[in-house]
Amino acid sequence: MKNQIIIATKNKGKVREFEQMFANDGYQVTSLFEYEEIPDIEETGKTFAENAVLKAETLAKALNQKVIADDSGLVIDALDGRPGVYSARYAGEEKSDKANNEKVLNEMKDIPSEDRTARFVCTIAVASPGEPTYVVEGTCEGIIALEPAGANGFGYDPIMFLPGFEKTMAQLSPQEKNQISHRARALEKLMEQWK
Ligand SMILES: O=c1[nH]c(=O)c2ncn([C@@H]3O[C@H](COP(=O)(O)OP(=O)(O)OP(=O)(O)O)[C@@H](O)[C@H]3O)c2[nH]1
Ligand SMILES: [Mg+2]
Repeated sequence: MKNQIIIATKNKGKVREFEQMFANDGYQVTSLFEYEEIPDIEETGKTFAENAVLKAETLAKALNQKVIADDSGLVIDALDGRPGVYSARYAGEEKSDKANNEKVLNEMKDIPSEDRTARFVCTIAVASPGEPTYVVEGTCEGIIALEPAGANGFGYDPIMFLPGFEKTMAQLSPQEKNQISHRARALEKLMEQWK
């Protein structure tokens, strides 16, 4: 039987990427979509780490099992770090990727290319009953594009331009994204500590 890994997320894009990345290590991914009875976990933290810990510890306690959680987002220098921890709900609680991207592009419309620097941050927390929770983090640097391009990935991927590839994150194949993304880098660190 494959090892199971439970992820405290309701984000289909994250689930897909974790499934692809964990498949290499022989893990089978389970998410909150398989635990409909668990109520939504409110993200009250001010940092990615606080929210990741909150999500991981809440689910670990509810299931009495080891779980991981991912809190992630886009940090834009010209916007003083916004959308940051509010990335999912930046344009409203309905969590629309399209509306979020439009809001960012609108706020950035007068910002010149050299000042459009940004990074994706992914913080993963691991919580197990009776053990200390730990946290790892990965980042991926880029530039906010002038308009969306590409159909892969999720979230802000269409407006995150990666100078090294001359493409947006949404123009990368899933395999390419999973080699260089903030989530891939966080997962690499996680695997070094995994027990
Ligand atoms: O273009 C992107 N490529 C990515 O790889 C990526 N990773 C995160 N994000 C954005 O940041 C929010 C996370 O917020 P978040 O960590 O609270 O997750 P979420 O609320 O969507 O699901 P959950 O895991 O909390 O259930 C997401 O919704 C996205 O808007 C990304 N955007
Ligand atoms: Mg969330």
